[in-house]
Amino acid sequence: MQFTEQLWQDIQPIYKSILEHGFVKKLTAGSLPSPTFQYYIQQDALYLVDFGRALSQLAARSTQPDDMLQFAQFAQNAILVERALHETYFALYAIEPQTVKMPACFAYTNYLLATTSLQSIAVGAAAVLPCFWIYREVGRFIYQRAIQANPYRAWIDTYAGDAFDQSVTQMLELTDRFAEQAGSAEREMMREAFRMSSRLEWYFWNDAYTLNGWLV
Ligand SMILES: Cc1ncc(C[n+]2csc(CCO)c2C)c(N)n1
Repeated sequence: MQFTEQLWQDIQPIYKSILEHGFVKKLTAGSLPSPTFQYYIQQDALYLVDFGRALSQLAARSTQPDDMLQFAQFAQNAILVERALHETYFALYAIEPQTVKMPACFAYTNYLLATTSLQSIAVGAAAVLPCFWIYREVGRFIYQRAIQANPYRAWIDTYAGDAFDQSVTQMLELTDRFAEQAGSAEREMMREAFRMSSRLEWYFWNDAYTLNGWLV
């Protein structure tokens, strides 16, 4: 079994909870209240900058030039592709940029930055993988069920598209190669990082769905 297949098996309960989450259900039905989507987009704009930073960190720390190029391209894409998507929605709903990270965004971005900075590149790669992989799977799940006139069509099409599919495949190949070169202790840390980021993906949607803020 490929290492990444094991990663996917590990997160089955988390992935199931994501597919069954009210945010995903309502996004699919096109009935997500606009304040909920606004909260999500505002937090995601903050998330993506740090996500690009985490990928740039992996690029800087790569020992192989090919890996460096790959991570740098992912970082560039995270900013460019996502910025286009965000601009669509910021304009469409007259959304004001937010500067304060809410709890899930705060936890997730700081986790990614700490992991890609302080752990091995293999563990850092496992930490950024759920962002790619879960979005592809959730994107496909929603795409198969969403009606054409869904107001979140641009979002859905981006994540169900071929261009995105390719980067997920590349990221999976990279992770499997790192895992082959890693010892068993490092592979365990990769599994843990993959699981933690997957959990934080759920929290990210849940914060938007509940419009969660800082309690104190
Ligand atoms: C919380 C959160 N997690 C994952 C993504 C998806 N995503 C962001 S950048 C990128 C890679 C290159 O485009 C992907 C897949 C998101 N938008 N927000």
